[in-house]
Amino acid sequence: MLGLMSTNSAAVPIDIIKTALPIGIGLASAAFITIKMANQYGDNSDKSIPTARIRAGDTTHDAEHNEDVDKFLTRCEEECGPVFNLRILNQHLIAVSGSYAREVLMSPDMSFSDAMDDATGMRSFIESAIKSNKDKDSRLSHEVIRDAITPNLPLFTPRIVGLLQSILQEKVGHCEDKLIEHPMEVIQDMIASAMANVFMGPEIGKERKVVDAFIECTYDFGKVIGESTKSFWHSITNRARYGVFNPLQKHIQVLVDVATPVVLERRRQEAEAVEKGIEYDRPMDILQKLLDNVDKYGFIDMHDICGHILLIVLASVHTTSDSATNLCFYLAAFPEFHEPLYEELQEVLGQFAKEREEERQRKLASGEVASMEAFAGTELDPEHDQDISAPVVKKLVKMDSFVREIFRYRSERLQLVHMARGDMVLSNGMRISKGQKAVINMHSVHQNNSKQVGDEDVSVFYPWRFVGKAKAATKASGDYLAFGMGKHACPGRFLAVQEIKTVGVLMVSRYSKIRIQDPSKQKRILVSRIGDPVPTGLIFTSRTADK
Ligand code: HEM
Repeated sequence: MLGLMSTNSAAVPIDIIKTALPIGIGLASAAFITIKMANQYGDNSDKSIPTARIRAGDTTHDAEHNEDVDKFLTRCEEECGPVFNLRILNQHLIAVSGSYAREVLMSPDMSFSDAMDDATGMRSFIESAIKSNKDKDSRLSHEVIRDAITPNLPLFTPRIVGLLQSILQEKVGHCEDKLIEHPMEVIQDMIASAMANVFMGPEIGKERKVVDAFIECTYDFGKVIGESTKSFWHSITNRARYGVFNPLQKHIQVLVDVATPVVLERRRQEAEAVEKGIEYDRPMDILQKLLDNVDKYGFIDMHDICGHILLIVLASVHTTSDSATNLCFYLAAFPEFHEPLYEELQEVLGQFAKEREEERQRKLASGEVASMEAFAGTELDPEHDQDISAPVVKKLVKMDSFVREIFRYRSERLQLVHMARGDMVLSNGMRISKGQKAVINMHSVHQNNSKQVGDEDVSVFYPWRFVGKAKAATKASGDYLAFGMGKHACPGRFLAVQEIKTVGVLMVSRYSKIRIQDPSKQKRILVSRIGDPVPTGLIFTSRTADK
């Protein structure tokens, strides 16, 4: 297998392995990660941190939290201030609010991955899926996404849009009042196909079994982690058994089997190009990026490379599919915003078409291009005037604001549990001691009028809240924590938001109406969390009869 990869320099192992995969789980409904029976603070806990009052008749905060989480957290903050102890989900957690949330997310002493591992034993699961770079704080996934995906998004966009479009056409198509009972399945197919193309390249990504592996690996992972979260011993038993049985292995094998002949062919073409003294037209995908850096990253073989790719898949496919599906439900829940989003798209496409025509005329006038026909097949081919390109998606400020507002509005109120690797002292002097866990009080940021821009109350879903406010849906900052913050802020957010917005564009451009199958579920839809699918379908009606 080593023969598949170039070996032109000494291996320089780069640290890797972080929490790529558990991210989806990390954001899952809190109940999903009902962790240990008890997580004792011992004597080292900071006595100046107040414990939120437990309601008369209750023994923990769970019931009050589950009844009305916003009301519960408002009360806790009013009575205790921004930092307080909670007994919730069989855990002892320190809730950190407002600017203290930022301090925790930015601190090198606080680790999301350690908290996940403590709760689920998932690190051995990750480590048994790969052969190299088994360092718990490695940045390999982060680095690969940052260097190979984000800067190339404009190049990936036509491929992504093409796939999203064709699968939507195949699964929903042109229709009138067509019921899609499980919209998540359609969107998941769209997103997994796009990710498979970007990560593995078009030849490998088009294979159904590869797309299926991209979809199923998260479920298999969730099953293992989820099923074993009921007992005190689960993280210990997980640690022991993942080394022997790792459900990810079968998916990795699929990738290896499909990728191997393609990689051999790529190597052959590369060698041929070198022989002929011409430049090899390097495929643009993550697999190629990893193959080109085998020695730098110290990969062992194809299995190892595919294992690393699958770790990125675990962080990306389900999270993005869930958010894009929710966008469709929000379009259905707020039909009054459907047309303004469509009109914005028309306007931006019109502007681009006009600019392209002006550019063509300039080139014709200067004699640089001889005739209109000569633009065929070039960058300025009029055929592509209506394409949804990366610059077009970037210009859709209303769609961007709509996406950010969905993240703000529906974010899980307590999430991103971080565990202290060493004592961490907050700027108010309160100490989170080594081994203790802090949970981010998202409510204090996303549901706080003083932290959000605009005049509309935070309890209102107002999709244009961020228009003209320099608050992009990708901008991780103290007032928007959907993608975390600081060193570990999600590196895949640019790809994720690009895909989510594109799904939005396709929905408003192809369908004039999307309705909720069971309108009584509307309220439930708006607060549905990842890992907690909306229990109703969507009904689609196409814009025109002839599309
Ligand atoms: C809507 C979709 C997504 C959401 C909501 C999301 C959310 C998050 C959050 C909150 C974190 C930070 C966890 C922490 O504080 O340590 C994170 C980290 C991460 N995400 Fe995402 N993510 C999404 C999509 C993606 C995609 C598409 C990719 C890959 C292409 C990705 C790859 C990662 C990786 C590798 C990390 C770990 C980064 C590190 O620790 O340095 N995510 N994500």
